[in-house]
Amino acid sequence: MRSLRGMRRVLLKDRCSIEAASMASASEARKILQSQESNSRSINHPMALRRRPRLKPPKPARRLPQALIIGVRKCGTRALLEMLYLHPMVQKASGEVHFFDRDENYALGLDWYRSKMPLSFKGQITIEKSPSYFVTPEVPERVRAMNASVRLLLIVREPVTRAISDYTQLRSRATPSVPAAPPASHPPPDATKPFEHLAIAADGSINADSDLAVPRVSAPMAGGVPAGEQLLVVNGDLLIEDPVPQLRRIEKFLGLEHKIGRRNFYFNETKGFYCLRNDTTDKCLRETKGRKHPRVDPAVVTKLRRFFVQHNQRFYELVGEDLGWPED
Ligand SMILES: Nc1ncnc2c1ncn2[C@@H]1O[C@H](COP(=O)(O)OS(=O)(=O)O)[C@@H](OP(=O)(O)O)[C@H]1O
Repeated sequence: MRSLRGMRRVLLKDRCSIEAASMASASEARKILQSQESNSRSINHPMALRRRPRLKPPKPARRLPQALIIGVRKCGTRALLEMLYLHPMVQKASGEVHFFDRDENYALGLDWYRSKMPLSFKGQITIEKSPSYFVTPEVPERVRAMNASVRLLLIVREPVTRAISDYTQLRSRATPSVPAAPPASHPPPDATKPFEHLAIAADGSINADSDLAVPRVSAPMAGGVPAGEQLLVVNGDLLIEDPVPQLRRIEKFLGLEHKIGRRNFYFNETKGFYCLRNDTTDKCLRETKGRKHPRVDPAVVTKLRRFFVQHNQRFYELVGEDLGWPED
């Protein structure tokens, strides 16, 4: 009989190796399956942990997503996707595909979109995240045309913290000598200036033109997608604080068995965030996730929070849930 290492070598060559994988030990099988995904991304295998050598192995295929994380930018979209991927019945698209929001991608059609999806087994849920889906007016209609009952996950965060997070990202990319190249229609704020100067105009009013001060109106909301069966609002602040209860809600919403638990997380003091682990993964998110925010004048924070009150109220009404964001 072949040794495990020998078998692994054979399996790595053989793309149709699930049957053989089920003969290896559980953790070995998971590693083997991981090494198979064509763009070297891992693939969850719902049966990898069972030994059923006599069953005909299921065939993985690329499938259109059954769930989308549609935004909001800087609210924890990546963390949410990676956390859901801890579930054995979830597969994730590796990058942001930008199918529904970019005309040039949308023009390539659903076969192109499918080709960007990971391999999945029947019964697994494929999830893609592109935060700009939330702010692009064409998106709701396009998503509906693909699948009118696709599940939508919308992760949100207290708006002033979200704005500071967005600013921190812009600032990390901007330098005084090389300003970021502005796109023709909507130049980004000049993040070499302090946050306070971008959010508050010279006359003391809120700079409502700034993306930082006012996240643009939610396209899916404006399109009338009601929260409930098809749309779940995820509280990004709570996901940072204590991911498991939030994930439990999401598992239920997606019709998944409850599998993600406390054993899948440990708090990393240096990073200041939870890191993730399961049989095949042990990782923290990259350093671009969880950046240190600059200090912002508390008076400006208060002013912005007051400004957001009525917008938050309207949002709570739309989604049927009070997120309890501070009012000053
Ligand atoms: N576990 C864990 N580890 C690291 N970071 C975490 C985690 N959970 C949530 N977050 C928060 O995710 C914020 C980045 O949000 P996004 O991934 O949506 O950003 S992006 O729009 O895709 O650029 C990022 O924002 P910043 O803190 O401002 O960097 C984090 O606060």
